[in-house]
Amino acid sequence: MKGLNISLPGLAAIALLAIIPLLPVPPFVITLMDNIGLASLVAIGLVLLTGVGGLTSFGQAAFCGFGAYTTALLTTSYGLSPWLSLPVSLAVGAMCALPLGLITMRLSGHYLPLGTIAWGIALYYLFGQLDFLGRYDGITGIPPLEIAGHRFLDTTSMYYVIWTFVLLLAFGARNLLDSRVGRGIRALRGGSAAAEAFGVNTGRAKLTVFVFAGVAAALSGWLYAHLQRTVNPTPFGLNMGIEYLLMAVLGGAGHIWGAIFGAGIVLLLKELLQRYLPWLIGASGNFEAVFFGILLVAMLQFARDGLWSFVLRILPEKAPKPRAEDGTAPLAKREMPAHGSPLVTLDKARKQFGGLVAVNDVSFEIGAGEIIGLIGPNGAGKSTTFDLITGVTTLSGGQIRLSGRDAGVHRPGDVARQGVARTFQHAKIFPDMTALENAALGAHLRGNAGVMRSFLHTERAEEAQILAEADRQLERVGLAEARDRPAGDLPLGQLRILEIARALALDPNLLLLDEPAAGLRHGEKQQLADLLRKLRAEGVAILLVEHDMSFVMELVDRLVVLDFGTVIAEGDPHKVRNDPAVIAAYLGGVA
Ligand SMILES: Nc1ncnc2c1ncn2[C@@H]1O[C@H](COP(=O)(O)OP(=O)(O)OP(=O)(O)O)[C@@H](O)[C@H]1O
Repeated sequence: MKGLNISLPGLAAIALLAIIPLLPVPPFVITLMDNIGLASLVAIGLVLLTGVGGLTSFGQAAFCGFGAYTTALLTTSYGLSPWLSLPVSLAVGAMCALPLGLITMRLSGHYLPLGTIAWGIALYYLFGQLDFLGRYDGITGIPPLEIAGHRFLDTTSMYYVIWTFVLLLAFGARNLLDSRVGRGIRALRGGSAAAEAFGVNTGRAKLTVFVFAGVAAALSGWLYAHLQRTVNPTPFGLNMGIEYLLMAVLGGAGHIWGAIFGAGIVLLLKELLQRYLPWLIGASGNFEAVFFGILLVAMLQFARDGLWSFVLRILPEKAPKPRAEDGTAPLAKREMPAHGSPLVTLDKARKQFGGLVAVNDVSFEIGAGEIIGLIGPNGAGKSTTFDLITGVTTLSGGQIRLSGRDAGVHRPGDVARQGVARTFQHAKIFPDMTALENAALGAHLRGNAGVMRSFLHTERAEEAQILAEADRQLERVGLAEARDRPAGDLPLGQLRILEIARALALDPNLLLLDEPAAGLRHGEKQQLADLLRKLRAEGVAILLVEHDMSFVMELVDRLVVLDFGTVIAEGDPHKVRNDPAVIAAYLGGVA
């Protein structure tokens, strides 16, 4: 199944799913499998939201409620066909996720999951209080699904419907994560700075996963309503929300297939515990909830990557992404500005942190095709200057012009769009992504495929171009052999080089490099110097912060020296190097 990119074990699992109802299994197995399918839909949404996006939600059961009540109401009160109520149920899930996501995402740390608990509880009581939803009695008489006269009345026929949706959602979610949009989502967990520096709108990425998870849960609710043919608030409360989260965590919060695995294990365990715990303990009650609580704590303590990570060890390794076919058209390149034309102008740029002036009325210009060294002792304000130029920090005074225009209050994405790419003093690479995927993130702004195209994988041509560009840049910096390794496995020196490959994938006209040679061996430094010279020859400007003075001196056209946030010297590197003020403030220590 090369076209669909399904592995052999994947095919075997799908085949097994297809024949389960044909096997001589007791009916409760099919009912259990239906419930696992329904829960898998919610858990897949949670994998994107919590496992990948890092946004913990206890409130997903409420979105199942939106999907279930919408179809219950439309099909019983207005006689709408269930198939017509499906898009409405999903739209209601999305429309409710949007404002809830907007509000909840603003919360950070522990407040975010607490926020989801709050609306999880509130919505449960809302469902039970509204007359038109039948209060706590709910809505009965929901019609079954029907296709060409066949009514899906029993658990076995619903089995096929439910699992078809599970597989469609799982493959769609996998496509999404493997795309330009998905790389932006996967970057959310590593902090937003690096992703935003390449134009990822992290706020939108968070909202996307929020809505995706809401829609996935609404789909589960829609199916639930037509399986049970009755709805009431009970399955949409906080208890279920916690259980869904447990499924995602237990399965392996970062893996789509782990979500299905987790849903299976939790529901199977629940079945067994409900059956045997009262018998073992000698009393009846919700003891499985206690067990699940202990299990969740144990998982978080001892197996944070979930059980799927153990399954992955016995499965064959994921095939590396294929290289671009010959003839893949390269991504469009930006027009390089004329040599020497101003790219960035700092005019009395100032940054204060309370009483501390980190950047003190600094003025200098970076012209196209020149390499400028920005040097100074620790704490001189070099990184803050980078942050001012790239819009990470706002100016306290003065002005920064990008390509001659006042940038005003600019954001990192705006700067990236102008062709300014950066690396970070402490390499900000995404360890779970391969080197190739990290580099591809740099080309984020050179594609435009959105969520739907990515979900359906109809952005193949654009994605191939982006990956080909990432491959080209990895080769250019000498990291081609690390292409398919998770970046977390690479040594620090290679991470710095990978950051440069990512920056080059933006097709920059200005590169801001923050200590790129730190951690490199002599030969690697020489290769890096050669690369930077080649880039200059192509018209790329470079602003270089570096403490290795021999590396700086052999490269730069101009030096700007900062001390306590103030420019103490600027100009020809050899003259500046011999400036007594510079020697006293800095070079006395490092030269
Ligand atoms: N967010 C912040 N809040 C308060 N003070 C800050 C902040 N960021 C930087 N500073 C202070 O501003 C000054 C300049 O810091 P900056 O990191 O820009 O220096 P640097 O020249 O890059 O130093 P290094 O070479 O050690 O990275 C330092 O005194 C630092 O402590």
